Formats: sequence, C-alpha cells, structure tokens
Amino acid sequence: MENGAAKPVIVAIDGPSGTGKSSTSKAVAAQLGLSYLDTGAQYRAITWWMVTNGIDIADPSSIAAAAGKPEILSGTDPTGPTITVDGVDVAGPIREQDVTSKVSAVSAVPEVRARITELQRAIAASAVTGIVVEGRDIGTTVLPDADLKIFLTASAEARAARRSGELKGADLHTTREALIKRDAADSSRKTSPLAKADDAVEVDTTDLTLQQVIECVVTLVEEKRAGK
Ligand SMILES: Nc1ncnc2c1ncn2[C@@H]1O[C@H](COP(=O)(O)OP(=O)(O)OP(=O)(O)O)[C@@H](O)[C@H]1O
Ligand SMILES: Nc1ccn([C@@H]2O[C@H](COP(=O)(O)O)[C@@H](O)[C@H]2O)c(=O)n1
Repeated sequence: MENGAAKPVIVAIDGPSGTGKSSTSKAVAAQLGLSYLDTGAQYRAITWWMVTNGIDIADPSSIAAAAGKPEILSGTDPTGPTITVDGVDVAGPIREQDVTSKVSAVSAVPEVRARITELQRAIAASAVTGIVVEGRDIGTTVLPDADLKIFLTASAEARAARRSGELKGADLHTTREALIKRDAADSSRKTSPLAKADDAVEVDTTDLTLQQVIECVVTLVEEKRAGK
C-alpha cells in the first residue's frame, strides 16, 4: 500500500456446527488485531425477527417477502462481538432452542442469503487491518478471494460432547442428532450450501485442543502474510 500500511488480510473460516469456528475465529482475530464477524449470528438474528414478527417459517415466500425489513447490525470487536436487530440486543435470544431449530429453514431462502451476503461483504470491505469471517459459505460464496480459507471439521461425537458440555450436560445422543440434522439441512440447500472451498485448508479438530487449533490458524495467517 502507498503509505506503507499492511494490506488488510481476509480470513474465511467455514465448517459444520461445533467444529470450533467461533472460538477459534475470535481468538485468532484478537491475537492478530483483526476484526471478527460471526455470520451464523446474522442468520440467527434474521430468524429471531421472523419468529418475533409472526412470519410463517414453513412458507419460503413469506420469509422472502420479509427478508429486507429488519436492520441487522454486527459489532466486530473480537473481544466483545455484538448483534442487534432494529436496535434490540439479541445476543441472548438468538442462542435459544426455538431459533436454533428454525435457522436452517430461514437461511435456505435465497432472498435471505442475498441480503445477509451483502451485509457481510460490506463489513469485510470496511475492516481496516483485516477480518476473520466465520460461517458456512464464506470461502465458497461470500469472500471467494479471501487471502486464507480454512475448513474446520471434527467427528460428530466430539462436536456433540463439546456442545453438551456447553449446554450444561444436555443429552449427548439428542445433541448429536440435532447437530447432524442441522448440518444435513445446511449442506443440502440449493443456494450457497455448507461446503469446503477447493482452495481451503482442512483442519480436523477432533483430537486437537482449542489452543492447538488457534495456534495452527495463527501460523497459517502469518505464513500467508509473509508471502509463503
Ligand atoms: N478443539 C476443541 N477442543 C475442545 N473443545 C472445543 C474445541 N473447539 C471448540 N471447542 C468448544 O466447543 C464448543 C463449540 O465451539 P464453537 O462455538 O466455537 O463452534 P462453532 O463451530 O462456532 O459452532 P456453531 O457453528 O454451532 O456456532 C465451545 O464450547 C468451544 O469452547
Ligand atoms: N455463513 C453461514 C452461517 C450460518 N448459516 C446458518 O446459520 C445457522 C446458525 O449458524 P451458527 O454458526 O450460529 O451455528 C447455520 O446452521 C446455518 O443454517 C448459514 O447458512 N451460512
């Protein structure tokens, strides 16, 4: 760059539920002084708005017609990310089971994806030092020119154990089945499904600690910045 400032670095981290995308992305962004965007939170936020406003989740045309209405704002500080809908802080409500069980249906609607993808690209373009963006279709669709693409995986057993630990001992079998069902819906939708980009680096986190995954991704970003 002309003034000698480093070019912003764009990192895309995708993968199924519970593979560690959020924990890893936040820590990597904080360590490297980058912004952080949780795109799942945006899909959850628009789902929350649809539910709160009585939109029929079983009717894609009703969802499509309402997709442009809510104003969704994401705060991108990795040490305190925020999410609001029409000025309401929805960080808590979007993690509730009702939203989790409906988000795949809402996020499959092309008009919803077009709206949210536009927001995501604008946020990434305005990140001064760079950004870590995590989701399902970041490397394939949202930011296909990202400097580094990572695809995190882990066995269904490991992911369910992590999640049920987080949900204070929720039944392992039920948690595993719910994860598998959501991944199947996200992978099989027509528009921008959950998928690994051809040029993504796959990291299997099943037998790695969170700290090991963070170190691995930080090293990959630093190598990319050094032009290796
Ligand atoms: N490598 C790891 N080893 C053990 N636990 C982990 C590891 N990575 C993440 N976790 C834990 O697993 C849980 C899920 O992680 P996280 O929310 O980061 O996953 P995610 O991929 O973003 O999930 P989702 O897509 O459902 O939001 C968290 O409690 C986190 O602390
Ligand atoms: N890029 C993305 C990110 C998320 N989704 C959808 O949102 C759901 C919730 O995501 P979490 O990461 O918070 O679990 C996810 O199951 C997808 O339906 C998406 O479509 N694209």
